[in-house]
Amino acid sequence: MNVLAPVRRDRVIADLPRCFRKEAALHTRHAFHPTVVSACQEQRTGVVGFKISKIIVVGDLSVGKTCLINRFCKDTFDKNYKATIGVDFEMERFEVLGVPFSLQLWDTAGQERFKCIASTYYRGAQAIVIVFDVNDVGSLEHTRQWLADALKENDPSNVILFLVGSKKDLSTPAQYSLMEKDALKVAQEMQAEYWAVSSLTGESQLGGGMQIPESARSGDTQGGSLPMGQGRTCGISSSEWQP
Ligand SMILES: Nc1nc2c(ncn2[C@@H]2O[C@H](COP(=O)(O)OP(=O)(O)OP(=O)(O)O)[C@@H](O)[C@H]2O)c(=O)[nH]1
Repeated sequence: MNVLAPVRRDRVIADLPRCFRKEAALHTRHAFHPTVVSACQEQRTGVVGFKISKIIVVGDLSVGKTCLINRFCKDTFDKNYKATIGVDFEMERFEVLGVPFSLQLWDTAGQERFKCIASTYYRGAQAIVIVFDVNDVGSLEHTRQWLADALKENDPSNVILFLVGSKKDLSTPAQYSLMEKDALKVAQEMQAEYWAVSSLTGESQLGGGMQIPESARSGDTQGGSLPMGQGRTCGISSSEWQP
């Protein structure tokens, strides 16, 4: 007997969402790869390993990681800062081309004193979201170190990366476009997809398409599935699978 509630309407994915910037995108297609479509049609979930995906969200303290996840999962925003101690965890269910899967979102602490605890949860991620504040150049510079730390616990060839600029509502268009040049450069260097969002206003959708890493294709036990989703406000992406 199926005791799970139906998947929310905005978690039913039929197309790939558009990217934020073509210059730093994981893909620019709008349709799923035909192999994905036919695999899903045949409901070969066991073979392609559509089960669960782990996403870790890292970045400096107070850049807005928790708010980003709360906007995505609960469509809420809290203006009061409460530091994450260690890690927090959210789970979201999706349906992609008729195939169910779940997304585990790991919100990690940005504060130096909790970094040690948080980093023990980095392992086995299919996607890494590195967050910086678009109004704080220092936090953009630190994204390289956050990525390096996260990759120490993961296979770089098997994770997909997102560089996400937060708090876009606090910058003027002129300030933002000045900063964006540097952010795009960093994203290209990392081979990450770039997004700029505001968790306060809900502007932009986070994620513009993820490719399933090797572990997911083979049904690896470390999560092994399809990292995707499309939120009302800052959803974590849809997937393009290229076997
Ligand atoms: N204006 C504005 N404020 C934001 C936004 N996102 C987050 N904030 C504020 O920034 C502060 C920090 O947000 P958090 O989401 O707690 O930051 P964090 O990165 O999770 O912080 P740590 O848990 O310490 O790592 C809070 O006061 C939020 O209300 C945004 O998009 N716009």
